[in-house]
Amino acid sequence: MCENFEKVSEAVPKAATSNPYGPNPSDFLSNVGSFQVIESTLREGEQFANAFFTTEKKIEIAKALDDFGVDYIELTSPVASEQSRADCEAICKLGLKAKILTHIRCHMDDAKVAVETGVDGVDVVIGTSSFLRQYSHGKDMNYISKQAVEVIEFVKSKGLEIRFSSEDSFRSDLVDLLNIYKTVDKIGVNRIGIADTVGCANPRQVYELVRTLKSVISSSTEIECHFHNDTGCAIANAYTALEGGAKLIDTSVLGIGERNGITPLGALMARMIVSAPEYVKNKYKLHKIRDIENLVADAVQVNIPFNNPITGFCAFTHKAGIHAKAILANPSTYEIINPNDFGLTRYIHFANRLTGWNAIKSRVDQLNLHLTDAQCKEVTAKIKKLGDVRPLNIDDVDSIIKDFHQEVNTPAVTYKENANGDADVEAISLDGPSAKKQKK
Ligand SMILES: CC(=O)SCCNC(=O)CCNC(=O)[C@H](O)C(C)(C)COP(=O)(O)OP(=O)(O)OC[C@H]1O[C@@H](n2cnc3c(N)ncnc32)[C@H](O)[C@@H]1OP(=O)(O)O
Ligand SMILES: O=C(O)CCC(=O)C(=O)O
Ligand SMILES: [Mg+2]
Repeated sequence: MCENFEKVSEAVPKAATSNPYGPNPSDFLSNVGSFQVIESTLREGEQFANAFFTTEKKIEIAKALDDFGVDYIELTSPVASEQSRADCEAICKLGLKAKILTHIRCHMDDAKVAVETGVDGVDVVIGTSSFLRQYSHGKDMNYISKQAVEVIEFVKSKGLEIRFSSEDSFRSDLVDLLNIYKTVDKIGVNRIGIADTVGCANPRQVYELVRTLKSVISSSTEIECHFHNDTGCAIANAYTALEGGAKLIDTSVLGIGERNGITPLGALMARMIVSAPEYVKNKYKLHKIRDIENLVADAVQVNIPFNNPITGFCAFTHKAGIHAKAILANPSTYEIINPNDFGLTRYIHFANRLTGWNAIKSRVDQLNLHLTDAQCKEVTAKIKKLGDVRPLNIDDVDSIIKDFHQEVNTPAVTYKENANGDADVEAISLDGPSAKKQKK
């Protein structure tokens, strides 16, 4: 056993073993350190309730995603509307580094239009759960299988990449799934997709399904995953899919899509930079994420959520005194992600009653004032006292600090009466905030 363990350790790159949050070193199927992104803001994202993208906006978004470094950009089906087809063609002509895909039903009518648009590949989907077979397209597994083979062979004959996906995979019968995937794998596809269309899957189920699929498809066929966020598992599911051996994750900017959407691009980056820092930093222009999110948020008229990973307004704000002290000493104490990697900065919130003297001392330093530790503690008590009465802002705190500073730096003068009955200065001292009060 020891011998095997040593062999495993030797085969694992140093970077992977030195990061405790990185890929499990004994897991050779994991793609955590080599994942790819299929960015679907211009397909799934267009299905978001508020989305209406003009051609110009689609081009702007596609260019921004390309610049960011996504591997694929997925576009709405060209059969959705005349403008959808024209936009697809226009984006294909941009000559982006990212490969351009379009997303179609498993039907020859759609496939024939898709292959004429100039895309690099076609993503084909058909529902396999009993819900979708009964209430959506009404086809049985035999029909689906035949249809899939025809569409796949046609797309391949045009020299394009092809992906086949089962919609609602996690509510589909496992035997049906394995059979259809084995069928399409046998004729050859670049990727197979699994889709948690209703957001019902949990990370353990995802891991198990990916592992099972890995064991029945050829090693050259990659697994792509699409996770909806109805139960808040979209990011965790994406991560465990990669751990299980999936290679590609569908994302959209801010997670926009049907209902409450899918795995968000920015949040996936947050998850992955922790697990595979060098890979993520080298591959993606992380400092662009804020601009991309603002671009899309603006286009679909939403705000960036306050608790958004990375770009939420308080994502790198530290408030409670215990946190602030430790952060000032070493940011890694309470930060797993370095905001600088995303071109952002951290902020220490000191205008509140949970603040501590270390945070106040840091503010005093920022104001270029000089107070002893004891004085900082005294002024912190004043800030807490006011913070118990009402919310504070920075000006409140700065005023308290400045007043206190002035008070302790105002010389205390004591007087004595002279022969004429007038007051003469007896002594001047600078020994604390109560000094002024010594004046007789
Ligand atoms: C889970 C997902 O997000 S899948 C992607 C969803 N994307 C889209 O729907 C793209 C936008 N859609 C559209 O513009 C339209 O729905 C179109 C052009 C695709 C089809 O429009 P219509 O012909 O008017 O049909 P409608 O939208 O009412 O119903 C869907 C049709 O597709 C069929 N269908 C649904 N899924 C599939 C599938 N995966 N493969 C083949 N056919 C399918 C249904 O049977 C139904 O056809 P029918 O009316 O002949 O029974
Ligand atoms: O094509 C796919 O894999 C996913 C389609 C989709 O958007 C979904 O099932 O939610
Ligand atoms: Mg979807």
